[in-house]
Amino acid sequence: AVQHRLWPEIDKMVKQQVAMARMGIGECGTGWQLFAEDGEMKMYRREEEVDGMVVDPLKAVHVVKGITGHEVCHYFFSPKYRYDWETTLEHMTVLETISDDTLMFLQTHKRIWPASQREAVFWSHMRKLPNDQDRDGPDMWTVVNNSTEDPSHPANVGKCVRIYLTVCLLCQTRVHPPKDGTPITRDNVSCKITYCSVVNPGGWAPASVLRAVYKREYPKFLKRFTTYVINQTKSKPIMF
Ligand SMILES: O=S(=O)(CCO)c1ccc(-c2ccc(C3CCCC3)c([C@H]3C[C@H]3c3ccccn3)c2)cc1
Repeated sequence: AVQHRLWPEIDKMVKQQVAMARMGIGECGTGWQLFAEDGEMKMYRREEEVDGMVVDPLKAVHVVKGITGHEVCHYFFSPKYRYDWETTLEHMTVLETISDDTLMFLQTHKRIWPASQREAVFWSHMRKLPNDQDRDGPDMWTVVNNSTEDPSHPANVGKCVRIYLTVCLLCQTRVHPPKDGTPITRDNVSCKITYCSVVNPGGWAPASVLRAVYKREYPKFLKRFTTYVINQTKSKPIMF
């Protein structure tokens, strides 16, 4: 099949983001602060500014029982579920279906006073990754979202300020087979989730407001999303 113009960028970005997501917090350089903790979920951020704008990188690690990496990535990637779990979303459009595992989105997020409303244009790619560490271990799944230009949707022409984001959701399924050899149930699976994101707000917004928004919204977002996947999958066959 003919390669899509974005494919080389997507492939390079996915490999780069997954390599970074797999690194432990200690290896990710210094300056990470644990800013939220809820049971198994630990959320870190680093305070960074670009041209006076807050672009704090975020890294969250979480372990959730009863769901698999494929399921987590499936519900994160598919547009049809997004309004159910992404509470700050005002509008979402699929601008282009690049392939069955690669979409281009336009999203507007609810305005956060006093900042002006934001929008994002990004490609989103879902991929299963060979578990190169442990050959017979379960595979890993990832979704990478990365802002891109779209000639038919130039930045900052309307009322919305264009943000620039790079997001990586990396999921590693763990299976604990029952001792008595009975079939695997949801009690025997769990998923280690690593969520990394860097968001450039695109235009000036008060650092204190942005940091307060991230501190409030990111823990809420990950908790709500993982709870959503648990509820959507509990009565369905396991998707490995
Ligand atoms: O993981 S995703 O790809 C899932 C697809 O939706 C993702 C996550 C988060 C965002 C995002 C981008 C910018 C903002 C801010 C920046 C200045 C003003 C709006 C916020 C604010 C709304 C807050 C927020 C933070 C964390 C989670 C959700 N909501 C969120 C975009 C995409």
